[in-house]
Amino acid sequence: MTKPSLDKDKIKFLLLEGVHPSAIEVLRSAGYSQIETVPMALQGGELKAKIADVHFIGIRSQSQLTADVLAHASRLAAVGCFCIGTNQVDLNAARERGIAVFNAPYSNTRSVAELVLAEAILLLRGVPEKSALAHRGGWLKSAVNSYEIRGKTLGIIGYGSIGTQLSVLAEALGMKVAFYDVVSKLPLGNARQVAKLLELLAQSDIVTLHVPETAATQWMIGAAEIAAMKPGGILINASRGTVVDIDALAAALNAKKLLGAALDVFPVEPGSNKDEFVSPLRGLDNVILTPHIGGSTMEAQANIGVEVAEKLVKYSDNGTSTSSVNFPEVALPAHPGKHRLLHIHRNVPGVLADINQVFAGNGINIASQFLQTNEAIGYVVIDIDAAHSDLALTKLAEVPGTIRSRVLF
Ligand SMILES: NC(=O)c1ccc[n+]([C@@H]2O[C@H](COP(=O)([O-])OP(=O)(O)OC[C@H]3O[C@@H](n4cnc5c(N)ncnc54)[C@H](O)[C@@H]3O)[C@@H](O)[C@H]2O)c1
Ligand SMILES: O=C(O)CC[C@@H](O)C(=O)O
Repeated sequence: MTKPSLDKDKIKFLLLEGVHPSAIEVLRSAGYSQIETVPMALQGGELKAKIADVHFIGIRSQSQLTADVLAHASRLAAVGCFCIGTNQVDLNAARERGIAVFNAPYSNTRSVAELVLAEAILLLRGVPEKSALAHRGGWLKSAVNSYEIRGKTLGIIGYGSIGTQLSVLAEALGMKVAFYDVVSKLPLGNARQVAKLLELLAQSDIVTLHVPETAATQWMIGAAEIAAMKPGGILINASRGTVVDIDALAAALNAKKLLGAALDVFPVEPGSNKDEFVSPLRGLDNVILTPHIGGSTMEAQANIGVEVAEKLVKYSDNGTSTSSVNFPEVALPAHPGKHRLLHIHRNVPGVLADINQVFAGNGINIASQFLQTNEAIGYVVIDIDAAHSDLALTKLAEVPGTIRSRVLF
């Protein structure tokens, strides 16, 4: 697919799921005016129709950009995930279509860590249950099953950006921290890494999950893992809904094996605030249920809006793909007076030679060039004299292995 350059006022952005207005401010001040916003996720035919017409799409966690949906995105240059998780996008399908995907890997980590810590404190005091009873006219003044958080062991599964932040905050409150991660990690403070998941579960008073959604984390907490937890333990999941077997958790809570739980994410989540939330955990007073709002604070959303919009602007303005989650990272400084061409191709031997032959064979001088590859694709940015860009673009499209090529400016 070969594309000539587009004026900024023709480049269309679609922002779904109530992306924060800070993103619109960034896009407008960069000169982009065609920005459509939708407060919720779109699905099926509606999503396919909308995505077919835009050059950039911004989503959060609810819009499913599957291979089927992306097959309709013939103009799409990039996806901005205005969140941390990117599991809702088929990253390989996007890459094979030459669509770069960006996210905000750090902007809401503090918000999640604060929520988890608050939930741990409330659950250890039985507050959700006592509060629910009070709302129904009950009065449960009792210290039974109420504990201080000080001295308790917090077991963190997934010691990444959120897990480490939580580790520091928990130690500041006097907790002991243990963690399990598939990668060897430098423990912060006095935290210690535990080699086996079942060992961590057996040692922890509170277990909290901070892993991404992958094949390995799918249903990683099921009946056997819950059975390995301490009697009276607490389970918190603010990672992804596919990580915990909810039926097994409901059974353990009903059997009083666990003291309580807090869930922010679910295997099936309503697509909008108007849809019904259905779960076997509904009605259990010792369970805190929140609608996937771990990262939903004004601070985090405003920061995410700026961070991801800036990445989209840089990619659109000069082809910079730094920190893309599925693309080779290229950042070529602007070269005044030159035209910039982008070429995305399958990563097979000989493509760069063929590309350079286009220029050598047509007497076109390359002012600067930068190539990066990953296991599937190569991405090269080339600056040349303006006079030759139409010819170069036509010839570049004929290079075997080409996925996309276009003139940026
Ligand atoms: N509830 C929310 O609103 C919310 C907000 C932000 C992030 N999240 C979710 O939290 C997840 C974690 O976020 P993060 O920023 O800390 O990610 P991160 O990538 O910084 O850390 C994830 C950690 O999990 C580890 N890990 C991966 N697979 C594992 C496995 N099978 N077993 C044990 N450890 C494993 C990784 O090595 C890494 O250390 C995100 O992927 C996202 O899905 C949810
Ligand atoms: O804002 C969202 O919809 C998702 C937030 C969170 O799950 C993330 O991955 O950052």
